Amino acid sequence: MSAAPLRVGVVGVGVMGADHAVRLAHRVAGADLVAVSDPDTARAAELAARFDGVRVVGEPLDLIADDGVDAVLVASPGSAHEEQVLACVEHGKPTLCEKPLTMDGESSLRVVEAERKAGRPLVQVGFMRRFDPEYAEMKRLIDSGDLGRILLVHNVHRNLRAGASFRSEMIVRDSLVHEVDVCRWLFGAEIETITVLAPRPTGHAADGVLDPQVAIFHMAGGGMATTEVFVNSQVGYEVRCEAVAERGNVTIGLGQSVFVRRAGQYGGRIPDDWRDRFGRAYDLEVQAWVDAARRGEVAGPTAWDGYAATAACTAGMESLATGRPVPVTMADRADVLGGGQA
Ligand SMILES: NC(=O)c1ccc[n+]([C@@H]2O[C@H](COP(=O)([O-])OP(=O)(O)OC[C@H]3O[C@@H](n4cnc5c(N)ncnc54)[C@H](O)[C@@H]3O)[C@@H](O)[C@H]2O)c1
Ligand SMILES: O[C@H]1[C@H](O)[C@@H](O)[C@H](O)[C@@H](O)[C@H]1O
Repeated sequence: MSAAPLRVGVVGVGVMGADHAVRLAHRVAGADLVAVSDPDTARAAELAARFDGVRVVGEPLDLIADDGVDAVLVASPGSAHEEQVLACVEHGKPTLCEKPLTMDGESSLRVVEAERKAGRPLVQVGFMRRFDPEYAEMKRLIDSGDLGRILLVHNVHRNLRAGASFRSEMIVRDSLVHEVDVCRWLFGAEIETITVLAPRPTGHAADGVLDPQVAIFHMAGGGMATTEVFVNSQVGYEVRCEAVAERGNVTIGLGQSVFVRRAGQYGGRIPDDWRDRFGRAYDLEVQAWVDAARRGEVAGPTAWDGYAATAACTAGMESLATGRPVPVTMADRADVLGGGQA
């Protein structure tokens, strides 16, 4: 591992970029936050002023090319990821790209191919749930084989509310993409067919938005998964997952850590958003990225995982439009990666 701290630049400093900047500056070992970039330069300047020695670089591509930046955390909107991650790969910079890797399967494949040409793994995708202690324990139990083969997974993914710009297809591409990754990871298999259905929409969604949605994944090898995504639930941030195996089942996300009785009522707290529920997962994710980058490696979800997830979501968006099951079309892994890389 390199003795010097990893000099990290953050591209896009909205909700997630600002949260990661604080994490890098105060909670992650072996990294120095050195630069931030956002087209909203006032927002970038305001964030930089909260730390010592953090520069504001006007253009995201200039930050990526900057010799004083060793590694880049991309937290811009998904539509900017392809260009920015390709630039990171071109400059040989380790990259942690927030999900989704890009907007569709084809563009994600271009990232996988660019990384392959660069000759070494550089891209980690921000599927933080793999680092969440509860999900990690579920995965360990499933992989131990003690419960027999995993057969089914049931997911619930609810947000308090979504902005008016959050359209029906974004529920697939930006929200369901987490369950796509979780299910590929838990089953150790690709999704062969995806179906996305919508019951009557809630009156709390913007006009024309199909919310909630129900997705069904048919996994290679015969496993199956169901997911409810409801981004205007009006309740809070709820993420639950139940994995059903031959001799038992595992449930996470019951939120039973603190249970209070008062004023004739009992119960716990439901967080407002992901930063609270997955705070520990993001810390572990970014620490794993920094540690791996200093060793010249990539930890956790790879560019291929990002590609597989966007390919499944591309098929999911088609299914949402037609109501029919859609096969997930992917390039052959051995052809693209040459059989070596994970
Ligand atoms: N892992 C998670 O749980 C999680 C949670 C929320 C968001 N995300 C992802 O993080 C990313 C950012 O989401 P957010 O909620 O922080 O969004 P946001 O809208 O709060 O912030 C986006 C920021 O990017 C800036 N921006 C716009 N175009 C840009 C460009 N071309 N280059 C650089 N910056 C640009 C905007 O000015 C804004 O400051 C998205 O990919 C989103 O899907 C992940
Ligand atoms: O971008 C966010 C983020 O990925 C959250 O983890 C998810 O719960 C939301 O649905 C999505 O909009």
